[in-house]
Amino acid sequence: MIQVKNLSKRYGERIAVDDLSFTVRPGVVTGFLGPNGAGKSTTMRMIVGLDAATSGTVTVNGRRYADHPAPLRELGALLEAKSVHASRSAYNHLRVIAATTGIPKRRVDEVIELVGLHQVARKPAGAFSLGMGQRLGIATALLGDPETVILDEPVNGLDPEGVLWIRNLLKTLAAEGRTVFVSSHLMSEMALTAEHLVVIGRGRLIADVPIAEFTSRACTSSVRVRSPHSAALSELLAGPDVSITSSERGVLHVTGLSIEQIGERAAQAGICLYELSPQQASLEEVFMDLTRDCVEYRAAGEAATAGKVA
Ligand SMILES: Nc1ncnc2c1ncn2[C@@H]1O[C@H](COP(=O)(O)OP(=O)(O)OP(=O)(O)O)[C@@H](O)[C@H]1O
Repeated sequence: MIQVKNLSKRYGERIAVDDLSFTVRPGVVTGFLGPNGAGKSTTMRMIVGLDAATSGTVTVNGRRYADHPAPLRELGALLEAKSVHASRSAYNHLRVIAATTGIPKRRVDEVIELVGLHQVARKPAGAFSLGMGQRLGIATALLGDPETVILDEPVNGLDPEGVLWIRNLLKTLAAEGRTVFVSSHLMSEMALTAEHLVVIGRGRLIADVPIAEFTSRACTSSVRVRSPHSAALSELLAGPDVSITSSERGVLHVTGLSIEQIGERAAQAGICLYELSPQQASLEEVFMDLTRDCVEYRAAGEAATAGKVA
């Protein structure tokens, strides 16, 4: 379990993380989502003590990470900064870490097998592809058989097979009862992997919700109605729980009434309809709506697609 309480990080004038509080629980994959520059990596570095918090606290399984007698058994991390000797083999890289942290040699073989690097484990890690490097990073994170795992953008730059592999691995680790915390700037990726979401923007908490809640927000659908008598139709459909907007001539977007209700009322009033179609927001659109004001880097004229920062 990871508990973040009123955590803040300031770099000079810039506030990277701003009074953030949330808890990451065991047994489910928790996605840590936010646009580029939202403060995800900074938060993750503070979890493992690589960055000192300006204020607030963060504990891993009840204690500060550095205060655990065997930290690698508590938490394994894949962070963005790579620290593998280019000339050292994957096997030797893992052996050195295991030897200096009291982890048995057989665990090195186990994690190499687990991440599928057995065929290249004796080759220099400097020649590894991005995907192989990510697998080695994950092997390193899992070396201590930790209760808690954090991974910063693990699918970045991976091919579809690698992405699928990581998704399944994370779900398996969570099903084993571990705490799994994984960052991404892609809602679509998190929708396929996580059961719970912590969303931040400009260092602040925006949402801490089960993924199902996001999905239900996406399901709040509207109905697009096209009619040559849209003004009369709008008057006819108006009501206390009905919202009607119009973005183009002759087209209404109606929420609060079903397709059937709109069709029947129009028919009773003799109003001709050219189109009556359900509209559903995608998860990506819900995420973009939530983070619209928090996107740090945006090209001129890109306001309409703010949040789409992949
Ligand atoms: N060492 C540093 N010195 C100064 N500013 C920093 C430093 N590290 C991060 N920042 C700033 O803090 C903010 C948060 O950065 P961070 O890397 O944590 O965001 P992120 O959500 O992980 O984004 P990304 O997905 O782009 O990595 C950004 O504005 C970044 O420029």
